[in-house]
Amino acid sequence: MTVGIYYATTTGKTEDVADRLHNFISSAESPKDVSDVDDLSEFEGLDGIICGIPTWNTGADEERSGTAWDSILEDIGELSLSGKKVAIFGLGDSSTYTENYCDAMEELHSYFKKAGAEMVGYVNKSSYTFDESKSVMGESFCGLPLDEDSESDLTDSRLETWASQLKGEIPSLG
Ligand SMILES: Cc1cc2nc3c(=O)[nH]c(=O)nc-3n(C[C@H](O)[C@H](O)[C@H](O)COP(=O)(O)O)c2cc1C
Repeated sequence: MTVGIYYATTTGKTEDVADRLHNFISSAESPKDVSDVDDLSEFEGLDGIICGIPTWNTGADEERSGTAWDSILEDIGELSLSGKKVAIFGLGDSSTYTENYCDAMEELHSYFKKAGAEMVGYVNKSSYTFDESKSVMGESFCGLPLDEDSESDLTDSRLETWASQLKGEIPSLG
């Protein structure tokens, strides 16, 4: 009954946030850089997967992250993840990149969904200030957006609230 936390990062913020999230859900495995995963079938051995992804390729339709996630998206889509719970958190900048806030979350979300995973960890968009995001579905983001550039004072409370939500949605975390 294991839940893994995986991240990719360019300047270290997503790694830092993954560690801080782990403090709130210590029953999950320690965060792992996804570029250190040799064989993606590792995901099939888990009950739940929590993924951290920043957005760098502003406005791109594909490979929005600009990190190691981009090169494994197609492979993730080929996995068999039915019965697995998957949650995504995204790092972005809602002020400077307000037209593309945390766009990369949605791309990762779509490939995990293609693999049959049950997507959890959605967050209502009403407490965020931004113009556009590909990661909005209806009234919610398809994961937890975080902004260490312009709203870092909100990150810890957002993480704590999300961790409680995930404990309800991913039974193996309880
Ligand atoms: C050149 C550049 C492009 C960026 N593009 C976006 C973007 O399109 N959307 C967004 O929300 N954030 C964007 N960001 C902000 C980063 O996603 C943010 O700084 C994030 O915390 C970086 O995470 P990392 O340190 O884990 O790589 C951009 C930052 C830079 C410097």
